[in-house]
Order: sequence, then C-alpha cells, then structure tokens
Amino acid sequence: MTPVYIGYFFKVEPLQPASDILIAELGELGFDSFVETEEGIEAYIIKDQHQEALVKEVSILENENFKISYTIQEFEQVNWNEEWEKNFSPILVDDVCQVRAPFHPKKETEYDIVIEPKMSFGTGHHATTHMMIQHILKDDMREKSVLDMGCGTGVLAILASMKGATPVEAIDIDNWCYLNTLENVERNNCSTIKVEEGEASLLPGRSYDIIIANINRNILLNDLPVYTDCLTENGEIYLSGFYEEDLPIITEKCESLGLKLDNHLVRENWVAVKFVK
Ligand SMILES: C[S@@+](CC[C@H](N)C(=O)[O-])C[C@H]1O[C@@H](n2cnc3c(N)ncnc32)[C@H](O)[C@@H]1O
Repeated sequence: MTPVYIGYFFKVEPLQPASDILIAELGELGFDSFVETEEGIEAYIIKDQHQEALVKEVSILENENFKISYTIQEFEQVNWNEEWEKNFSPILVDDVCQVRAPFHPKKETEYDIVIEPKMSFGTGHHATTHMMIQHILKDDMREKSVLDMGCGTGVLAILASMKGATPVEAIDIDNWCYLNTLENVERNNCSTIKVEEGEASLLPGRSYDIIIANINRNILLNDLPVYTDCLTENGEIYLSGFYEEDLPIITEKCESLGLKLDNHLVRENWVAVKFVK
C-alpha cells in the first residue's frame, strides 16, 4: 500500500545556505524526500513518522538571519516522477558531461549519466557536485582504483567508472543514498561499482589511487586521517562540501597529513579542491 505523506512547503529567504541546513535538519527527523523550488524547498515525510511539534523545534526556523515560513498538506499518493519533472532540469558540465533523469531526452555528449535522484543529493545542480564533475573530467582515471565517499546518487562514482577507473567503490552513510546509488549504478551499466552503506570505519586496510569526497567541512576534518592512510603514494584526493572561507583549515589539515595542494575551483562560494599525496 502506498504510504500517506505529509508535505511541507517552505519559503526560504535567502535560499542558501538556509535550504541546505533545513534539509539536513529535516532529514534527521525522518523526512525522506526533498524538492528544491524557486522559493525554497518541499519536504515530505511518511505520515506515521510525522510529529509537527518536532518540526517546530528545528533550529534554523528560529535563526534571525533567515526568513522561513511554511504550509502543510497531506497527500494520499505522491507522484515523484511528476515532482522531478517539474523541478529537475538536465545539466551539462563543460559541454562534455550531461546529468539527466530518465524522462529527459538524450543529447549527444561524451558522458551521459542518467540519475533518478529521489531524495539523494547529487544531480549535478549543486555547485559542489558540478565542480567535482569538472575535476573528474580533467583527470585521467584509466585503470585507477577510486573511492567515492559520500556518494549520494552515485553520480561521481559513475563518471569515474565511465572514465575507465577500476575498481570503483561508492560508500554513503545514508541508507536511501546507498539504495539510490545501487539503482543508478545499474541504470548506467556500471554495475561493477561496489556500493556500500557506511562511513570511514569501513576503510582501514583498503587502498585507493583516487578518493573523491564531497561531504562537509567537519566530517572531512574528522575523517581525513583515515582517507589519507588509504591513499597510495602520489594518490589524489578531491574534497568538496565546504565554503571558500574554510579552505585554509582544510588545507592546514591536509598538509599536516602530508598532502600537497594541487588546485581548487570555486563556484557560488563553495570549493572543490585537489590534493596529492
Ligand atoms: C553533499 S552530498 C554529495 C553527494 C554526491 N557525492 C555529489 O557529489 O553530488 C554528501 C553525501 O555524504 C553522505 N555522508 C554524510 N556523512 C557521511 C560520512 N560520515 N561518511 C560517508 N558519507 C557521508 C550524505 O548522506 C550525502 O549523501
């Protein structure tokens, strides 16, 4: 039986970073699907798990730097395809790589990635994903072993695999992202990618030529020692999910672990940086 959903329609001003924070806070309350709109976000939770009192306590709603209002509606059935069709346009990175949903027509590009995003992060619309795609496009990944840590939809692992990386592993702490990556990996005929649910504690003893981690500042700072231990000599690590003002602290941490800054990209104040061991 299709579950009954409660939908919240948030108006958020300014949109960022409040929308990202709101999504993270609501995710912790059991909201399992989000749609970014021009005004803010739509967030959905299965009715049985919904407690409005907890939503009212979400801290970003009290933050004086943002103006956030919402309305609530109950849905007998949510047509996710229709939601994505309204809100998810295909994207093209550097005219070489397109990321699109199954219902979008295919353009001729060197790399064509088909993603059914559901609630997972990673459609290429976010600045961090976009820049990570740009980094991967520039790199020669043939025959390299690659880890995509915090894989979301699996989009970066899929691109690495399409660029000849092997073996490729994708890990996410979130069960929904793990399942969504499994689906997307299959959809793009990259089923040799090994997908796991988990985090840095899975890594000791493993070894990679390239690690890609688009997560966030604090998790990166905490887990970088483990990631670095798993990198082969001259291995490369791409990091994103933090703002330009946090680049010095990330760089300091990486340098203390023996990594050398190679180059970084900035987009909408977000950073994606490459270090080499
Ligand atoms: C910003 S999204 C990036 C998704 C995708 N890689 C992309 O670039 O679009 C971060 C992902 O990291 C996952 N994540 C958060 N904490 C994590 C951790 N400690 N270890 C592994 N994954 C984590 C989240 O569930 C989320 O899917």
